[in-house]
Amino acid sequence: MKIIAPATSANLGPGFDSLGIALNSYLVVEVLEPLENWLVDHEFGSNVANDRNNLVVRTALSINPELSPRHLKVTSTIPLARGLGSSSSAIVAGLLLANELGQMNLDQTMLLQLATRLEGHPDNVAPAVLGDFVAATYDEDWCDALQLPYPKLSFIAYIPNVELRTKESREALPEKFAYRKAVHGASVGNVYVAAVAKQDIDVIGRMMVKDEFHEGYRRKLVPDLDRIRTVLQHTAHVGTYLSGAGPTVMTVATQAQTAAVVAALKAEPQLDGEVRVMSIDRLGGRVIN
Ligand SMILES: Nc1ncnc2c1ncn2[C@@H]1O[C@H](COP(=O)(O)OP(=O)(O)O)[C@@H](O)[C@H]1O
Ligand SMILES: N[C@@H](CCOP(=O)(O)O)C(=O)O
Repeated sequence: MKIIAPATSANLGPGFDSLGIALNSYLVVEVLEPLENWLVDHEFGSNVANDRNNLVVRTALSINPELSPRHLKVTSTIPLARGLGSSSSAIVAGLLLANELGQMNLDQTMLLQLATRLEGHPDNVAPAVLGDFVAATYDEDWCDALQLPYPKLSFIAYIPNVELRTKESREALPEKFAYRKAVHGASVGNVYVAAVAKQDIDVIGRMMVKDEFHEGYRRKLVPDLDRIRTVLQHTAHVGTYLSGAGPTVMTVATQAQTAAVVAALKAEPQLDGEVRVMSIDRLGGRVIN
């Protein structure tokens, strides 16, 4: 049995802690033979546990402590702590693992509730469970999440060589926020979602760069956001935003615009990270028997 969970890009500009999309890099968990103790083969290095403390196993045991230990093989093309939802992919994979091994019959709604409670915000886990674009809200008790088909666009990730833990990036955010700014920020997010529903790429692009809630406060942690907006000033594209908590900077483009955006990013000497062209994963977390 294999469990697959996609990468996710959260916020999408103005949708802090609410909007996210599933993308085609994947965490794959292969479930192998029963063992005395949990063993997780992975290539993340010694900072990531390979026993019952591994996030995938810890998540599974948190909802089903009776699970019998297994040998797991984890492979992943989702870089850790880069703003592409690696922790959410591990949480969703762990829940699917417990659901399968423990025959728990949890449906997507329950998986979504459990995943959101564990991650603390729904914008990565919701698309990791459901696939595609998701608008979600969480009130510490229940998560409502609705999926919409996002227009078929490229997601061009600039992935820096450095990690930025989501926890650290959230510490840069303010405790309080001016009422008028909040009203404007919410209206931008509302129009963004309406533009997705209408498949209006022009409005999606204009709303994508009008975030009020987080990018301004994180600017000092992620100088590449402003740098890339400057680099792409004269290259046609839909919009650029900070992916999740960063440091990945995401540029959205039509298929026809993609090659020129990639070339412009690769030509900038200060951008020595990876440029990865990603597409939308429409399916979300899944199990292959
Ligand atoms: N597949 C995995 N297995 C175990 N731990 C993981 C896995 N993926 C992510 N993690 C844990 O989550 C941390 C990254 O989470 P976070 O800071 O939220 O960044 P991201 O934006 O990648 O989700 C990693 O440093 C690691 O501790
Ligand atoms: N809304 C969250 C999203 C974090 O996403 P991640 O991929 O960086 O974990 C935030 O912006 O803090």
